[in-house]
Amino acid sequence: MDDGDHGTAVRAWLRDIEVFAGPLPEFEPEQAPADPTTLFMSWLSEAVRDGLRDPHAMTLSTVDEAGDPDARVLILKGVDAGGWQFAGHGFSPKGRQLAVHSRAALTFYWPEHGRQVRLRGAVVPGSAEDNAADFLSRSATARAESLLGRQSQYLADTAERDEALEKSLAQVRSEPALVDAAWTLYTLAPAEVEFWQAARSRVHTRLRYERAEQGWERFRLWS
Ligand SMILES: Cc1cc2nc3c(=O)[nH]c(=O)nc-3n(C[C@H](O)[C@H](O)[C@H](O)COP(=O)(O)O)c2cc1C
Repeated sequence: MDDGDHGTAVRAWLRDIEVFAGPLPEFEPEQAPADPTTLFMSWLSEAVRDGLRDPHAMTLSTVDEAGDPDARVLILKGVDAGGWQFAGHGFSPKGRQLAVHSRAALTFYWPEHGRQVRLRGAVVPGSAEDNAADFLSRSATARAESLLGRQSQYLADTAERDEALEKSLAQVRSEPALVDAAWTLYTLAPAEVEFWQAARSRVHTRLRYERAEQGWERFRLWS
């Protein structure tokens, strides 16, 4: 098969994969609450209720110093009046990117419900106390790895990694209150939050909340 045939076959194969297989929930934007947090919590609760896998996983998108985009999946750590929370190492690529450019996007996708939520806004690091509390809530191995501070660096030798991890784990076990000062609980305070509901008809429903001087404005969007 030459490259052209292969490309054609791959396109046909991808086209035949079903998307939004349904059944899908209804979304009535007219009935949407005034605050996007309320709607987000109800969509997340429905994802949890229906047993969707990793319902609290989301994509964090950032930009690096050169303005190039980057993205990775993280776990949602909390939602409160301040915004949506996630945690990571301050010296990791995402941590360094956020230190330089403190704006980001979060994207949730719940395939079985055909639902996407997109948020954009400013990101602020947590207080030393909040960062420490989040760090100490993690497993001993996760804390040991974090203390090595080498996330996303080239791994040349797994034996060296295993030895370093073993030492770090021993330290975590002997000093259970030890905190990695670079571990950070970030909060993204959204300037906009968009809810997207797929429909089998392909006439999808979109509703965007934009932060106003007081509260939120709501806009329907073309799909
Ligand atoms: C489902 C899932 C959850 C994850 N949760 C986290 C998380 O909460 N914090 C984190 O730092 N990395 C998490 N990761 C790993 C990140 O995707 C990423 O590999 C890592 O943070 C390094 O990213 P960076 O090089 O952009 O800093 C998770 C990965 C997956 C697939």
